[in-house]
Amino acid sequence: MIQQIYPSPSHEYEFELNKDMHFAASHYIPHEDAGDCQKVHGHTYYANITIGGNELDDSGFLINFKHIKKLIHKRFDHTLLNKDSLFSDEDPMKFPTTEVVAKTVCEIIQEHLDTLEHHPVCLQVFLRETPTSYVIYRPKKGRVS
Ligand SMILES: Nc1nc2c(c(=O)[nH]1)N=C([C@H](O)[C@H](O)COP(=O)(O)OP(=O)(O)OP(=O)(O)O)CN2
Ligand SMILES: [Zn+2]
Repeated sequence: MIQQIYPSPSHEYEFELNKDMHFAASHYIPHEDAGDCQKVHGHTYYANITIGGNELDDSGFLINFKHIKKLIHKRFDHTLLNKDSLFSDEDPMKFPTTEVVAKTVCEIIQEHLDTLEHHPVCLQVFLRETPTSYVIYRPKKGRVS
């Protein structure tokens, strides 16, 4: 939920940046345990992305807030997640569950951060799928991307 207070990851970076965004997407979970969620249905996902670092770029940014939004919103907004090449109906680790979508968001952002000389790091993705359900993904230290 936008403007909510989120749990913080522990870290020792001097700067911590947070970006909230939302996107509308549909999905289905291709497993019998998912019950009704095996049928295509939609959500407004609310994501909070946390990035840390010790150095800023030439603009004085850890990363431009707009770039974070673009990476995720442009890719997933108004899409059927199951059709995205990052997800699969065959491998449970690639079903578009809240857990896997949160991890995937973190990986997309880290892939971009890895191209920057000042080495910011995606520390946490908080992803709310419904008013009552959310997941927090934190990559293991030393194993970002
Ligand atoms: N661990 C997970 N469990 C479920 C996921 C998931 O991604 N990870 N997904 C679903 C469904 O896709 C569904 O969209 C969300 O289910 P749920 O939270 O049960 O939604 P409700 O609005 O029905 O929940 P209430 O308890 O009635 O508020 C299911 N499980
Ligand atoms: Zn769902």
